[in-house]
Amino acid sequence: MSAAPLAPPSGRFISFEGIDGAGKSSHLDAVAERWQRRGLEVVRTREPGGTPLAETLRDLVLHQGMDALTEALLIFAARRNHLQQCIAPALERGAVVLCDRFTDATFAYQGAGRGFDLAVLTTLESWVQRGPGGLRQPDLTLWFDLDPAVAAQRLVAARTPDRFERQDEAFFHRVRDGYRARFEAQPERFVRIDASQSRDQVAVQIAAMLAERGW
Ligand SMILES: Nc1ncnc2c1ncn2[C@@H]1O[C@H](COP(=O)(O)OP(=O)(O)O)[C@@H](O)[C@H]1O
Ligand SMILES: Cc1cn([C@H]2C[C@H](O)[C@@H](COP(=O)(O)OP(=O)(O)O)O2)c(=O)[nH]c1=O
Repeated sequence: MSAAPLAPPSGRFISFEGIDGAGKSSHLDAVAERWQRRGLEVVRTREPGGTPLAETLRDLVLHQGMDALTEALLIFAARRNHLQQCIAPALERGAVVLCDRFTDATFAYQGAGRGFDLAVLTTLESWVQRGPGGLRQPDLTLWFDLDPAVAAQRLVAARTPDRFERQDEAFFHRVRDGYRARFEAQPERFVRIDASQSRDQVAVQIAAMLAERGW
């Protein structure tokens, strides 16, 4: 007996996560359109980025050399502006926010990938995401889990690599482990998507998971 349909995801914050090439961007539009067809306002955004200031910081982070602390501080500075200027106002007016990456990526890339101090990242997370109702986190995170070797094959012809996409496969194995650690620490917030399947099969996984929530 399926559960009664839950309220639509109005005012919900949903993030897509996974290593480069896992297939996040390939499915974001379809999920946004699923809710727009039902008359919901959907704010589709990304990190680093989402506001003019945060997009400027994104360009620096993706293309300028810097040490791990500088990188983490710029990413969280972008996040603060993105939360205040874009995400929080959208959620307050009842829109669905669909974000391509959020803080899980920081723990995966800067924490696990670069070996940056997780305690410092946790402190920055608490400062930047503190809101009236406590820590502002996504209500649901779809983790597109994929073997880095498969992701690398997909990216070979896809696009000019940025600073992160130029990292070696061992880096992306650490990033994948970093995502798994966040998934295991917060199982109630995450859904793992098997991103190794075909594009259509991944779309079926996503639709089934959302239907189960009545979304
Ligand atoms: N399930 C899939 N199987 C094979 N190739 C895929 C699949 N999903 C996406 N791709 C391809 O892999 C590349 C990366 O996909 P993309 O959605 O940009 O990943 P991400 O946004 O996670 O970096 C693109 O060329 C895309 O066409
Ligand atoms: C949000 C975030 C992204 N990143 C990295 C992951 C990605 O390689 C890169 C963002 O690029 P990405 O999201 O893959 O966009 P595009 O599809 O245009 O390449 O930034 C971090 O290292 N830390 C973070 O906190």
